Amino acid sequence: MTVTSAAPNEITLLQPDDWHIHLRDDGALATTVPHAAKRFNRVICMPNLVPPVKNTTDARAYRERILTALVASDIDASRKDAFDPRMTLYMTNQTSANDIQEAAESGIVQAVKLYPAGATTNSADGVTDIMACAEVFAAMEKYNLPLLIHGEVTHDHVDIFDREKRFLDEVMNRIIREFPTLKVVMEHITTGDAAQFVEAQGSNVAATITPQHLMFNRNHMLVGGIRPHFYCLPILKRQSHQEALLAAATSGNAKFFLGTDSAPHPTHKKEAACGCAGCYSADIALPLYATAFDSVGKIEMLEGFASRFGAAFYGLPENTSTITLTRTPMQVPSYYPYFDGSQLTPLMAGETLPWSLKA
Ligand SMILES: NC(=O)N[C@@H](CC(=O)O)C(=O)O
Ligand SMILES: [Zn+2]
Ligand SMILES: [Zn+2]
Repeated sequence: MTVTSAAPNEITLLQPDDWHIHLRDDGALATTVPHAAKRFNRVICMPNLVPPVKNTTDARAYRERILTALVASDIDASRKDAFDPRMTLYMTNQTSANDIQEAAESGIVQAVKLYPAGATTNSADGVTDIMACAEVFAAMEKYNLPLLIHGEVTHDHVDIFDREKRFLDEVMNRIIREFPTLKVVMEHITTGDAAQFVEAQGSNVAATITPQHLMFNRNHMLVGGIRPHFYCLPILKRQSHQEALLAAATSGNAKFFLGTDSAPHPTHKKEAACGCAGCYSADIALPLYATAFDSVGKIEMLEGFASRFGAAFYGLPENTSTITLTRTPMQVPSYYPYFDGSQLTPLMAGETLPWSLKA
């Protein structure tokens, strides 16, 4: 006997949070803040501004700029009230144990971000010798401040497609061994190796996964023409890795949760001879994730991933309001107006998604 249960056409979830987003600064905030605030309650704001958010004073000032943009936006008052941007510090070679204590006691800094110098957009001020940061990691362990990692090695001789795997072997293993109770999030994982690595660790080690790494692989980016709007770091990998990430995200394992890595770059800087890395997805991320989960018949696993596991990892309460996604097609805008008269092209611009948010 075969039991067939039709996949649902509608799903209601607790309001999601985004545990990895780039809102940028100044003029960009008028676009990025309302997009994020319409969709998510808590968001963890990445600190890779120019110059970076290096200490609690910088974080407080950045948070104020975000809140000013929120107040000035025309989104519903209920969304303005619910939006809760949480800050991160950008770890440099100069970050001190004192900086960590101050951040932990501030109530507005949720985590510390580690960018190996040269690994990604605005990472030039990142850490050059990770193992020289022992004192800072020890302070984070002591004050229970999580470490968020862009996990790629940066040596010139390591192939771009191997940089995440090499980071697991060369760096992650040591950090976790030497700081066994440090809370660590491997951000935007892109390989089956990273998913397996995270699964094998204790509950203090987790990972975020982006919509693009669940929906696409490097063929989508490179076969039949080069598509710069799929270019982000860590770069899309082969299909078997995409499948492993989909399996991890939809498994119900609370170590894997939502982090869009929505990373705006103006269209003209992506469609260029040397295009910037980053996919912009904040506004459409939930229909994207729904499409990915539904593609493997696992739409019912979306709530844990999008709305519960991240809060549990950070020790925060669950949201109480809900959203509803329906199997009603939506067209992704071909662009959003961005600051200084530029445009912002979202992931899947102009395409139709099978899922949308119910108003
Ligand atoms: N993911 C990206 O490709 N880009 C991000 C930086 C990052 O998260 O690595 C950005 O800030 O543009
Ligand atoms: Zn990154
Ligand atoms: Zn990012």
